[in-house]
Amino acid sequence: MAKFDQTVTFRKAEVPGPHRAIVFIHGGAWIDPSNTPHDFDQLSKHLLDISNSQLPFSLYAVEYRLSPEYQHPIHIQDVIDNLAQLIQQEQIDELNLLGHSVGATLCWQILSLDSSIDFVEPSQLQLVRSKLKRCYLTDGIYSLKELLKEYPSYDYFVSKAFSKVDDYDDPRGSEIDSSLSPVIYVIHSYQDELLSLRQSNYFCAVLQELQQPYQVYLDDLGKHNDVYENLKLAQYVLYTMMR
Ligand SMILES: N[C@@H](CC(=O)c1ccccc1NC=O)C(=O)O
Repeated sequence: MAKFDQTVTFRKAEVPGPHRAIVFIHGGAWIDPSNTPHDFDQLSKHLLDISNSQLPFSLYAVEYRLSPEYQHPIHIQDVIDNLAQLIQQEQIDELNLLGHSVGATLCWQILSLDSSIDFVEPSQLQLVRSKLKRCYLTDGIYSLKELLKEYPSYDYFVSKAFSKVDDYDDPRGSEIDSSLSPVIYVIHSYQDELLSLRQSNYFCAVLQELQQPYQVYLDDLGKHNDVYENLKLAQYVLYTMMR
């Protein structure tokens, strides 16, 4: 069971027209049970407050099984399975993802997985990609190789999540599925004490090599685990969702 029953609905938009939604994907290095879909309780409150509860899109968060009990590809299988079920159940027409830390890693996997890969259901991946418009990637991990060069000690969690680092498709040498034209927002806090700008800068360099359109938002958004609660992030998301 890919934990669909742990999908959280923060807000169901009651507006005419297409059903727009943001789905949050939490971080926690694939291992931390204290990170759950409820990491986004505060961000959801901010979004509702700054829109005077007139938010014209729904807010959800999906869960996924964690390491060390489970390893890659379970995390991404669960995310794709839960997103596909959510799209069908809620009749979502426009999907926007916001991933924090390894939640951003999971978003990258959705964008870049080879559709013929044998560990995801092709129809589910196609459904998710067909609705995908924006990806907000906040204080993300994108390259495991680069991560372990910069922070060798982080192998304590990478080794629990992946039986070998090469099982993960580094952005350099990968590409975004040709069926996609997502708007990618690379976001990072200058105060992030767990991840320097190196991961985000690496990812931006790869997006440039791919000639992929993207936008960057760097700011003091607090420490690593404060970013996904920050009012300025909510303001940025609302502004960019309304363009
Ligand atoms: N809270 C995690 C650590 C963690 O989440 C983390 C540490 C360093 C860099 C990124 C991290 N999280 C990414 O999802 C732990 O329990 O070890």
